[in-house]
Amino acid sequence: MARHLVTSALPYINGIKHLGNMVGSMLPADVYSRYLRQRGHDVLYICATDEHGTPAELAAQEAGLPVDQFCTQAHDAQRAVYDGFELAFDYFGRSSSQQNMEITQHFARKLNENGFIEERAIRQVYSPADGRFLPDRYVEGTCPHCGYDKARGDQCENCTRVLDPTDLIGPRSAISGSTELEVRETKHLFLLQSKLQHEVEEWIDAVSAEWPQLSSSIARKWLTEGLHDRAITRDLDWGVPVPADTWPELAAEGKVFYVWFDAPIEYIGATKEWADVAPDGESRDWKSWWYEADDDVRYTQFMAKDNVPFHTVMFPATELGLREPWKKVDFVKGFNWLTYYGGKFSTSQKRGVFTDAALEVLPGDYWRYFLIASAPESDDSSFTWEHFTATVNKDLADTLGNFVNRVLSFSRKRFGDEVPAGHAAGEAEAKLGEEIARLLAEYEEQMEALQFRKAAAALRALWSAGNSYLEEKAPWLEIKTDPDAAALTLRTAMNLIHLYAIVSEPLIPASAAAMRGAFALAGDTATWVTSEQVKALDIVPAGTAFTVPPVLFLKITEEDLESYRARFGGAGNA
Ligand SMILES: Nc1ncnc2c1ncn2[C@@H]1O[C@H](COP(=O)(O)OP(=O)(O)OP(=O)(O)O)[C@@H](O)[C@H]1O
Ligand SMILES: [Zn+2]
Repeated sequence: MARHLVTSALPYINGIKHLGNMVGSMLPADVYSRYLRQRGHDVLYICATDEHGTPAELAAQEAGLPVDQFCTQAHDAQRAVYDGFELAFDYFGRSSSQQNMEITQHFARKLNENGFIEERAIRQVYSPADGRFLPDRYVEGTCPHCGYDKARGDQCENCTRVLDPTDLIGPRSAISGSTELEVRETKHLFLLQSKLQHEVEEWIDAVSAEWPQLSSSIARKWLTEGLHDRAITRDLDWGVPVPADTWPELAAEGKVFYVWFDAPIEYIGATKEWADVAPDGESRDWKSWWYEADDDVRYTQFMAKDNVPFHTVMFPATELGLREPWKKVDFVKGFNWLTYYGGKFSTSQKRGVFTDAALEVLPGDYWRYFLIASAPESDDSSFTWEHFTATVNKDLADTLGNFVNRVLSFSRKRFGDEVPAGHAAGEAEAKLGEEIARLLAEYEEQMEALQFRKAAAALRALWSAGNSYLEEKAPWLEIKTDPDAAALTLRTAMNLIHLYAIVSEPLIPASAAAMRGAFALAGDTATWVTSEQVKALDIVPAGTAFTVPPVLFLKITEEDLESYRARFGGAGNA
């Protein structure tokens, strides 16, 4: 048994997430955590909403709510959707928590003591009409390089050049449109990442050998471009305050830490939140997961490629600068993009399928399976309703669901409500056992390697093997000449259903519970199966009472498909 710490990139608070966010961070983390728990490991899966920053303030303004109230509501709304997706977080916290504030302030003080923070005066755009300093991306204007007239103050989307807001020609506020902008001098804290470049490089060399290429190549690219000192504070009302004991002047001016500084620290903050809400009698030692935990805890992070630099380079730089033994990541699982018909999912343009709407259409398991089976691992992958429909109908309805229903209904009709006995297992069952054991080993190997598409393919192959066995034995024919032969086939198939219930749980937990619940098996607490059990296929003995669960997966019809296309926009919308 090992201790596994798992985190997924924090979903930002400003709205309900889309399917891209789901498959690029939380869902694979949940699948992996469930798998590890089933294999008997001690797992802590932590996530939280990322609540600070200007977009949260603006979203609150739009909703007509104070920002803290807005965040509470938005957190609860996201949480409800994640419950619908059966994301089994050990804790789902909030980056605006007291715990995160304390740890963030502690980190800043330590970095300061160690000479990695410096106060610098910078010139920043202030908008009197908005009554605030404008973060770079909220200043718009014409790009001095290519003339694009909607360039943002941090970058020109058209020519991709990195910009400073003061580079823009004819700058205006992206919030109010006001062009009466002033440049004011204001003091901020800078994290001297340039001083940590060498240490980060050494750390990456030591740790990244087994990372997916996507993660390590992004990290290397950032290091090659060089780590720059970055401002880690902002003039905002909403954020972790700069501690007054260390920076009285900045604290008095109301400066807060910039969201990219406090967000990754919330992985630790949320772990403390988890410990602080321990029920009576349960002790939760948050620090043992994070402090002096290098030899004892394996830490895996999940995120899509835009978040990789923060997790592989910038947050490790922060941690290295602390000169305290905080746990650093061991494995960074990075994802490419899920696209919607080849185009971008967009929260701001409400383009694509959002997680709340997805659950209105079909239950979580349908989405979980589809998203994992087509996860954007080696490349971007495209969501289309046509692909989704084909996958659900073929794999879930025809291959798995139909098998379960057919076997249980037929057996009940012919042999009643208990698993029938029949002949002893013969050659076909021995061959099946070998095949299942081989496929299960493949599934385990892909899960351990965090190769989610391949793991889903191995699971699908396990389901298919059951169908092939059933077709070959054809109990509906056997019953006519040798009922004991049909009974053996059905008993073996029912053992497959029970095995599917166990091994499919990481991907489709609700359906797995329904399959397992079909059998009244005393003391059925097994979380995984040994290869001996697989080969014998006899965990469910003759005489076990069973019920036929409702149809596990409904097929998506042509009319359903039409209605989804009409509701969400299909190819024509791309
Ligand atoms: N299309 C996508 N495919 C895969 N992962 C994505 C996609 N879009 C965002 N992510 C990931 O989702 C996680 C949560 O992202 P976050 O809430 O910060 O939204 P975001 O990155 O601003 O995305 P968007 O603006 O599209 O909502 C991050 O790990 C991010 O990398
Ligand atoms: Zn440009």
